[in-house]
Amino acid sequence: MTQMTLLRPDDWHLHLRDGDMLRAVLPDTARHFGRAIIMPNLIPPVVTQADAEAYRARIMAALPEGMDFTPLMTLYLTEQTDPEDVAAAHAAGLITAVKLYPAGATTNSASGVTDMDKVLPTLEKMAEIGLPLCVHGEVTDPAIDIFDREAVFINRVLEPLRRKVPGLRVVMEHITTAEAAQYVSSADDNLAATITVHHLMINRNHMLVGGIKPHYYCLPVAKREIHREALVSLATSGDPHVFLGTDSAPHLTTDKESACGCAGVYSSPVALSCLAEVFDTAGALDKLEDFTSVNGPAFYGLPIPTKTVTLTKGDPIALPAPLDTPNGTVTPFDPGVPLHWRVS
Ligand SMILES: NC(=O)N[C@@H](CC(=O)O)C(=O)O
Ligand SMILES: [Zn+2]
Ligand SMILES: [Zn+2]
Repeated sequence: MTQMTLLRPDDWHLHLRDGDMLRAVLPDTARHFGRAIIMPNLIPPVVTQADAEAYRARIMAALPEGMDFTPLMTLYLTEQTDPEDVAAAHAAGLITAVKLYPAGATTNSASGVTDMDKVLPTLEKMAEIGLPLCVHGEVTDPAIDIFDREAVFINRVLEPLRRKVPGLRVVMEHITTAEAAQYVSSADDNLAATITVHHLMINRNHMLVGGIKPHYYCLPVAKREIHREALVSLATSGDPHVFLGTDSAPHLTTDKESACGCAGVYSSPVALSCLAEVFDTAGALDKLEDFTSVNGPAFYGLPIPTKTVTLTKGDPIALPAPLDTPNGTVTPFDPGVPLHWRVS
């Protein structure tokens, strides 16, 4: 196959940031994606209905004229979150999900949750109204090795939570392990998972062998090759509980290439070319559209896209140049292998 047309993809996990960065990165998403779940981990975070309304207006104001893109807003769950504010934001059609960050687990998660019991009233309300919870699934216990934090989270936090709040719909964001792949593929229809582009393409060797590659550093951190293989098997299986969330997370190049480098991979500009390469290599191009465009809206109860994008296979494409912002550049994801599919 040298050409394929897909229903226009959506991105079910995206960081757009704010201000100059928002204006710089938004076109890279809006060019290829119809909708995206917008992560609320700004400084300060998007906590209330009013915050989400204002943030959505800033995104729409930053969208270049003529581009067609719908941001799907989320609220950042804190121990002070008011269940009624969440319910009102949902009833108003403003939010599509609520995001759980264990406090300290990742970038801008300091206002997240330390004691799950404190957020139970909100979670119970969400179960009642059918509003999904998106989860950064890693424990923060310093005694747990960083490579084990996702697998431990499933047993210590996620499984007990799903037993305690049975109707709660949960999306395990950016899964990175065979354990998570196994957990989601054996669960009921209230559980789903997103997988990033970079976790389908790199393992921890790519990040650490032959010199440390800060642009491959993200959270959850890339794992062993056997885990990457489990993710590719799941993504290319057509399992309806699994869909694309790029977790494209721009940081300035200088903040990544640093003695204490930020976590996050900026993958939006190359996401579709990368995915086509992964699915092509796996002999599963026929499953790509389910992953990018069908399974996500089905889980969230949103309409399947009507527009399309066409990808064409040919000579390797040139990688995008670093993106300019008024404060410096952002370095796009380079998977380190030739990419043969271009979006036309
Ligand atoms: N994935 C990351 O490494 N970073 C994300 C936060 C997140 O999604 O955990 C960011 O906001 O930079
Ligand atoms: Zn995360
Ligand atoms: Zn993220």
